[in-house]
Amino acid sequence: MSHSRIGVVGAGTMGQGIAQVVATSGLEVRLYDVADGQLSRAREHIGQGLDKLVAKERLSGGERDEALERLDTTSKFEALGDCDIIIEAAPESAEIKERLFRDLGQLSRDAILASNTSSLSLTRLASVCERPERVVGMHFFNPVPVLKLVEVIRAEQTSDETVGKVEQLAEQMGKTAVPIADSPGFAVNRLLVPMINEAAFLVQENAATPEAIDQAMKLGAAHPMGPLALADLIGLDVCLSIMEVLQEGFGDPKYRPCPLLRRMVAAGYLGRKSGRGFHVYQ
Ligand SMILES: NC(=O)c1ccc[n+]([C@@H]2O[C@H](COP(=O)([O-])OP(=O)(O)OC[C@H]3O[C@@H](n4cnc5c(N)ncnc54)[C@H](O)[C@@H]3O)[C@@H](O)[C@H]2O)c1
Repeated sequence: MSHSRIGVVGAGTMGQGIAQVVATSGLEVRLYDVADGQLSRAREHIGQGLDKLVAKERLSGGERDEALERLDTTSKFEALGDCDIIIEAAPESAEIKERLFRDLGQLSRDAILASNTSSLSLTRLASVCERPERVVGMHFFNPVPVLKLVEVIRAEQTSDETVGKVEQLAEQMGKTAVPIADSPGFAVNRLLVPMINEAAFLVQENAATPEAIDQAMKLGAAHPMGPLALADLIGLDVCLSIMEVLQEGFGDPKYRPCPLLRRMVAAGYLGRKSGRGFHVYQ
């Protein structure tokens, strides 16, 4: 089955990547944001992303132009009314997302409503929405055009039909869907971020330097990037908030955030985006 039009809510880092991949998959995409300036930036960034693919000969010039024609940007919420699947990539705030899901549920009776949330409960989001069986998680990874995984998260209320449709969409987008229950951190973050946290404990205990830890995991575990370089890329604030979600969600002390990680975030050492994290960036 093919979907005729996909809506994307939020034209930030993730929304741009999702919209780009939807457009290059041959589907119409409508990208909505509350901020007009963000929409023009998104169009520019998506154009640059497509140009890179043309330079790498992964896309022809004609295919780039066609993809851009399939991309519509809007700051009118009502314009999402004719979308078959709407993927929400607004900021990670329960208040913002719950309001959006309530409004989206009223705007369209039939659309599937997917959230790209990294940490919020899909079951809770579905509960504020009319016909909650059509609410599901589609957790993409950054950068969306590069990383192949989509965690498909099933809320308690999600129907089999909804899961089937988003799995088909993921496949059409060239992604691999991995099903997972609605549980804190889902699969990837629950495995990855405690490892990063443990690496921070190693630094705190002066057991090894960040350089040594990263080199050890690259050479000894065949990781393409060491855990602390990865933490710097993700953002130490994001890593800390995921540890807090795990600690709160499971109530298990094994998920306690490393005090050094907390101190670094408090100091504004957030990783690449602030120029300094476990490593220093020029
Ligand atoms: N950045 C990542 O690496 C990453 C990875 C996976 C999942 N996520 C999740 O994706 C979501 C988006 O993250 P991001 O990094 O793209 O955020 P971002 O801050 O880059 O973008 C959010 C966008 O949403 C817009 N927005 C704010 N309120 C809105 C509203 N009410 N309606 C529509 N748009 C609104 C903002 O103007 C902004 O353009 C979050 O839930 C985040 O947890 C992020």
